[in-house]
Amino acid sequence: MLWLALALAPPVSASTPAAFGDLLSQADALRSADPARFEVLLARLTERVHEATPAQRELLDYLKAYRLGYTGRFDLAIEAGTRLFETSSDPAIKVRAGGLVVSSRAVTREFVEGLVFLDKVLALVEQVDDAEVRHHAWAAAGVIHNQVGQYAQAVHYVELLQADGVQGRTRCFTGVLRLESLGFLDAAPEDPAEFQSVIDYCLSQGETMLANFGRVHLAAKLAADGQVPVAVSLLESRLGEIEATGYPRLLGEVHARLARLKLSLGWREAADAHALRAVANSSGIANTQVLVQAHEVLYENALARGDAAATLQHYRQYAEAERAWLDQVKARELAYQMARHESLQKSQTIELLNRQNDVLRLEQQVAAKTAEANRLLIGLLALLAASVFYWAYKVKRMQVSLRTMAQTDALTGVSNRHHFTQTAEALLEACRRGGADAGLVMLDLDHFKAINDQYGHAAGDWALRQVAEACQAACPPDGRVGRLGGEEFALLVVNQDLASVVGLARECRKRIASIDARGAGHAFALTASFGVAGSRSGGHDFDGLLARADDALYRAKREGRDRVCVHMPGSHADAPSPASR
Ligand SMILES: Nc1nc2c(ncn2[C@@H]2O[C@H](COP(=O)(O)OP(=O)(O)OP(=O)(O)O)[C@@H](O)[C@H]2O)c(=O)[nH]1
Repeated sequence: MLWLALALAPPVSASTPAAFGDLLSQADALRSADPARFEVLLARLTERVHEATPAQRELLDYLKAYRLGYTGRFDLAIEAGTRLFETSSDPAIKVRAGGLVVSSRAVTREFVEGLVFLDKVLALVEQVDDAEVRHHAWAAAGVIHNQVGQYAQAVHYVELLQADGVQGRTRCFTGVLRLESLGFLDAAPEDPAEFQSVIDYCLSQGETMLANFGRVHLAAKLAADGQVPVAVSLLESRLGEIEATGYPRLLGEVHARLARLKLSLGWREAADAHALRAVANSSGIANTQVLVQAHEVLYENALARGDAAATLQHYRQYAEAERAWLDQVKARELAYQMARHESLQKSQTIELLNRQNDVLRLEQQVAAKTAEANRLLIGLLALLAASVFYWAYKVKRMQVSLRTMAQTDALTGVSNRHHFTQTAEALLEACRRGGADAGLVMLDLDHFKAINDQYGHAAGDWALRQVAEACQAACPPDGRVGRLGGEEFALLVVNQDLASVVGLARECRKRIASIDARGAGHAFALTASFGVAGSRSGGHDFDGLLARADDALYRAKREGRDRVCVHMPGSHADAPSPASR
């Protein structure tokens, strides 16, 4: 019955127009129904393998692996199926190849490997669109669980198949598998009609052998319900047909069942005959329950006959078969537990790795967020610093501009009186400390009122700017020019003797006298009177120096204007000094 499960593997449609694809589809479709034709097609396909697309080549590989299993070379089928499972990227091919491996492992009783592989196959099932391929995986799961005595699990997979609307051979096979598994669970369906519908469906699909397995389970149910004669006649009516199949497992099952049924009816000789047939058919099948049942019947009959030697012999065989069967039950249970343990370990390892991955991912996210926050913080700080610098710069500029405004005469751009006084005092103090000479030139425009009156204030302003400019141009770099008020200016000169300061005053006088008012559209002449005082005659005190220069200036005015007068000690309590141009 096991290898029949492999035959359930569904055909997969090979969608290529080429003849190769058609042949491949044919081979796939009839691989279990017509093994001889399948062999022929497989040989032809192998010759023309160069025509195959990669997908077709994989399908051909699968069919070859299937053929290995079909012809009993399970180790090779497992090897080929495993290779295909590992290399293919097509979930449908993977599931088919994996199903083949699982079913073959069930046949070779490598249950641990089969169950572990089954987990890999089942993990792919949801990716498969083809329902038949999916059914194949579930059917393989049902078979191997039935084989390891996990009947509830087997029933679970069968019911999955039924809920998914399984049809054809798979529906027949899994229907029988369910009856068998429920029988082992002592949970056989109450209604014999349920057995009959499985049998009828299998017959409608031409699955006579499976229908007869169904009848064996129905017979067991009838016997349990006390209808032993009905059960016997059910099996006997099909005995010829069953014998004709020559399938030892089915024959063993049927004869063992008939032996037990007939013994319960007291038909000892017939029971013996069936038991012997059951033993004969089970000779190649180790550790089966059929042998236990058959030897039990033989032993009970020998005991009833009072044949001590035969009783002993059959009892020994019965005990041996039962021990072997129980050993197998234990071995299967152990295999199942080992497989579950291995799967659990794998899934725990995967879970652990997933957790580690989660932690790593979270760490990366945290690092990324921290970096982002740092970037943001740096950006904010940079912005803050920039705005602090900007405002500091603005404030500084404003301070500078306010200070300049406070120190500068708005009309002429030279120092105003207050600033000039401060600067001059500082410079004079430095000269005094350094023992250097300094001098002060004061100048006042001549008859300026007349210019204002005659040409207007704008012309007067223009004239004042020209005068300031002329004085600035003549003043040495370490000197200072200031507007003392109205049309009165002053120049402070440091580190120079009186003669140089007088020279500077004369230079200024010349420059002012040469200002050409026609540039401003007027025709007036500009002159100024100058008073000069030096530090050597009266000290470095600014007020004293200013008073002395003013005194000389007053004298220049008095003496006719447009001239330079130097303060001489003695004039204005000091002696008068000569005027000069
Ligand atoms: N345009 C203009 N005129 C000014 C300014 N400051 C003072 N003045 C004028 O300067 C003139 C000074 O006149 P006065 O003090 O009589 O002196 P002056 O006419 O130059 O005569 P002397 O100094 O004696 O030669 C006045 O008419 C003031 O109004 C100014 O900023 N702009």
